[in-house]
Amino acid sequence: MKAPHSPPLLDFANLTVMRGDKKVIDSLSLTVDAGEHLAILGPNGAGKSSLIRTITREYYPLAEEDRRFRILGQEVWDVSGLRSMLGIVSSDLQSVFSREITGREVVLSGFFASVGLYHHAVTAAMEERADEVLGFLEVEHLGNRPMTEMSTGEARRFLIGRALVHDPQALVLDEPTTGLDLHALHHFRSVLRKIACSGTGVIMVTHHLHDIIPEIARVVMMKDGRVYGDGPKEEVLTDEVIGGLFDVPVHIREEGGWYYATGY
Ligand SMILES: Nc1ncnc2c1ncn2[C@@H]1O[C@H](COP(=O)(O)OP(=O)(O)OP(=O)(O)O)[C@@H](O)[C@H]1O
Repeated sequence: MKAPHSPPLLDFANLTVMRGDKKVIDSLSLTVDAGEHLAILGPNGAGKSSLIRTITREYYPLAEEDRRFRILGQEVWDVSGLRSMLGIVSSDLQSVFSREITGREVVLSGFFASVGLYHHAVTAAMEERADEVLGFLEVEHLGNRPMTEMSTGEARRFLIGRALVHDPQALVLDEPTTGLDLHALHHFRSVLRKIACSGTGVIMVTHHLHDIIPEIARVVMMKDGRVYGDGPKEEVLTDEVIGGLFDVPVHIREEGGWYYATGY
């Protein structure tokens, strides 16, 4: 949980990121408190993945004078320092890990930011933490199975485990439900809710309203590299706002804390 007076987890102002001659992030300002859960919602090409890549230092924001790019109050984090603050499950991670590595090795590789284990010195404390994470995610029984022999949903749980080994302040998930069937989706949601309730912040990038677990109270909407809207989900998940975000007539329905879009 957030300590009193602790700096925001993310504190960005006037962030602009160029790819070629396109502004993939355009003067974006966003503040996220430690322990806060939010969804970043937007259509294809809105700049959501570019924002995640900026946070992970794959993309660099322009050094404009009025720019603020702080993580936990500090302007510059080296990538290894960043890893213990934010556990990132990017959308391309699953393909990177489609090889003969066991689930447990995937989780342990989180300590080294590697793809599998080679000559890495795994300590007893790391083994212990990996077992704790596997238990928390309820995947101990799959720990020795190679990733190539797992379903998409099973493999994704190990990638989440890899991101959790450092006990980060927040878990950042980019399109985490892509390719999951109803059963896997059900399991994924319950794991994510458990993570959110454990005090780890959940920041989820998605296209889908039904990915927004009840614990997520805030929705930041992105369109054309900018923040299109930001607020409590009850206020922003409306026919009008979501229709404008995706440029489509839509009807939003709430049921038991979950939101659904129909009629598009
Ligand atoms: N290297 C690049 N050069 C030019 N344009 C780029 C480059 N990389 C990304 N873009 C463009 O930047 C925009 C934002 O892309 P990004 O992948 O961040 O969007 P997104 O919201 O994650 O989309 P999706 O939901 O489809 O994953 C897109 O219009 C994309 O075509």
